[in-house]
Amino acid sequence: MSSIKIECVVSETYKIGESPVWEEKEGTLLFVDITGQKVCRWDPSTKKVQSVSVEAPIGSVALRKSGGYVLAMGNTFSALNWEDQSVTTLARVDEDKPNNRFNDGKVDPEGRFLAGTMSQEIRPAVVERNQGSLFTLYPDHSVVKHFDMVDISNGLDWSLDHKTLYYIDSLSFKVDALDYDMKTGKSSNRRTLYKLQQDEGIPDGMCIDAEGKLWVACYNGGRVIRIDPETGKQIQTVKLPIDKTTSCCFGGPDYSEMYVTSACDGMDEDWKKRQPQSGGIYKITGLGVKGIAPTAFAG
Ligand SMILES: O=C(O)[C@H](O)[C@@H](O)[C@H](O)[C@H](O)CO
Ligand SMILES: [Zn+2]
Repeated sequence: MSSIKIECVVSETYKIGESPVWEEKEGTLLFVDITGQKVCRWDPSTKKVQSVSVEAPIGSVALRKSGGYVLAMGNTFSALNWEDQSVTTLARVDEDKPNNRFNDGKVDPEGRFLAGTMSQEIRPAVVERNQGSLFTLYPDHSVVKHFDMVDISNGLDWSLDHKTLYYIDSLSFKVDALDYDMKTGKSSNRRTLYKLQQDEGIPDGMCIDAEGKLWVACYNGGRVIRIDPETGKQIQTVKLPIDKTTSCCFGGPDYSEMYVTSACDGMDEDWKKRQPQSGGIYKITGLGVKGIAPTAFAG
């Protein structure tokens, strides 16, 4: 087995770095700064980040087949034209809950964009409970709710056979599984797959690898953990030099690198002094497993 190397590749300190997505066409890493209200694109060849400021907290970004990106931003699903930086609203959710905002999201293997909501944080990981829901934006821009009563809607991904949706509501400290009907985009039969250990922190972003195992970024846990959905067991821990690891994705030319986003919101001066690179973007190499390419929103 090759040895694992961890490197901070973007040392800018984002407030809440999140939603990393590898964009193969450009050879770049896309991500957001949620409370910094930015969509960012890092180019490993120039080591430069380009960013677009948006008008609301932005929970997640995804690729879009017709060009540009799709956003889960404020209480809207929106489209971003990267060239002229214009944002167009595609649909609205939670209109009866003005304090809600979108959080994490991902495109399913058929090209639908799923993202969940939460009530705005009073401070990190403290929210009015049960205010969030999980939604799907279909390619025709219609929206369907999967379920509500969520605290902090977070990481999601699909099994390699596309029959299972993996889902995290952070404050449950669990990774759940649901049956997923790829024909209709409907989910059912939600159950617990893995409950985090106390020292693992709060489950946040998540991605699947090419062997069908899940990688979960653990907020305040300073790590990503690998879970085998077959057994419901944690099978690997990779620790990072910062506590507020928020999400992860595979990227690089052959998806053999893992990118991990992080946050610095809510850290006091002493904590920041000890971990000055909190909020940066990390690259892990030598994991010995690859990821799979992200799907683009079909609408
Ligand atoms: O990025 C997110 O998913 C939330 O918006 C963050 O604020 C934290 O990660 C969360 O508090 C920990 O679960
Ligand atoms: Zn998250």
